[in-house]
Amino acid sequence: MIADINLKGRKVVIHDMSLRDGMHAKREQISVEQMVQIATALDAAGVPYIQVTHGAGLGGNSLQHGFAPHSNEDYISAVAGKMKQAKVSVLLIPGLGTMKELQSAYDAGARAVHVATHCTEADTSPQHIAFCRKLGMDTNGFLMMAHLNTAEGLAKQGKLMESYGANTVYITDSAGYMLPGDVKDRVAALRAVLNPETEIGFHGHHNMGMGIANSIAAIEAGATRIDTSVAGLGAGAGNTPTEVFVAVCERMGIVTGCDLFQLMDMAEDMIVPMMEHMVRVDRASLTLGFAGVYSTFLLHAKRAGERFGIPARDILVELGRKKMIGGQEDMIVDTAMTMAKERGLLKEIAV
Ligand SMILES: C[C@H](O)CC(=O)C(=O)O
Ligand SMILES: [Mn+2]
Repeated sequence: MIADINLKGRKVVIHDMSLRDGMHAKREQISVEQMVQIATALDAAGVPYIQVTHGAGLGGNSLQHGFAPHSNEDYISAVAGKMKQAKVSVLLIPGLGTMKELQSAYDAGARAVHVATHCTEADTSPQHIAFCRKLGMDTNGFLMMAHLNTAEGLAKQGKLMESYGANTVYITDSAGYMLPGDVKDRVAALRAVLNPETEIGFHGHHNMGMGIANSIAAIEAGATRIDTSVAGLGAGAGNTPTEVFVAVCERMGIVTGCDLFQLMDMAEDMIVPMMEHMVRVDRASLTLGFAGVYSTFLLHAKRAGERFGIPARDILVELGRKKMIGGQEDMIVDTAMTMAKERGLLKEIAV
């Protein structure tokens, strides 16, 4: 039982995702003014790291991933210029974003980075991780869709990222599939092999309602960094909600350094009013968690479902069965089209 675990006095670093993972939930449509307003409030509430990028990170602006109204550099420089204590961070998926984009994000004011790879592909990240470390950035290796690798497999991948220069390695539950035991096993396996000074992070999605419980399980197994979003603004049913996480930490005596009431007010007065749909556990986002599907696929599957007359849930179950991963967004349309054909619906639809 979580309430019995004694984590009193443990220090945890919160890395807020509202302005990066939250971009997915907003179809990449957050203005520079909104970013500055939200980041300023997070900074005032004591949140130490604020991620500010297109949902798919540096290089994310594309037909596949959608176009934001501003460049990543515009967002980063506008926000970084206003921060009193928080560091601005970015996400980079090697190949989607390049070294050139890392340099320009750094020049615009980014001082921390999640270098993200699929959970079996850490070896696509050495030059990016090494470059970020050379720039002096807080460099986090970010192993996505971590439920698709074993604890031992993730330990090997994490060790690779550490050897490239990552100062933190993340277990990333991109599908919101994991249960607390899954998280504990994976974090513990990493803790057993990484150097003592290398930190471990956990990035959760709330699709099975497990965002808080999984984050606490991660801390119990040795994680010191937790990704969260205010009011959960993020892909799928959202990320671990920052204000709820901070409230639970306060009750457990875990030290975050963040102001709970300011975060609660932000959630209620700033973030919920800007949601285009309620970011919550509903039948489609729950299916993401249940079937182990990348949370970012949610809105793509809904759109493909409307286009081909197939319930989004059916498409998501099929994507889970096929073990589709980030970067395979085009397969969502392909899958929906195939299902429509199999169901005799395609001839009635203009493709
Ligand atoms: C690019 C993805 O949205 C990264 C992420 O937040 C995840 O895998 O979860
Ligand atoms: Mn995420």
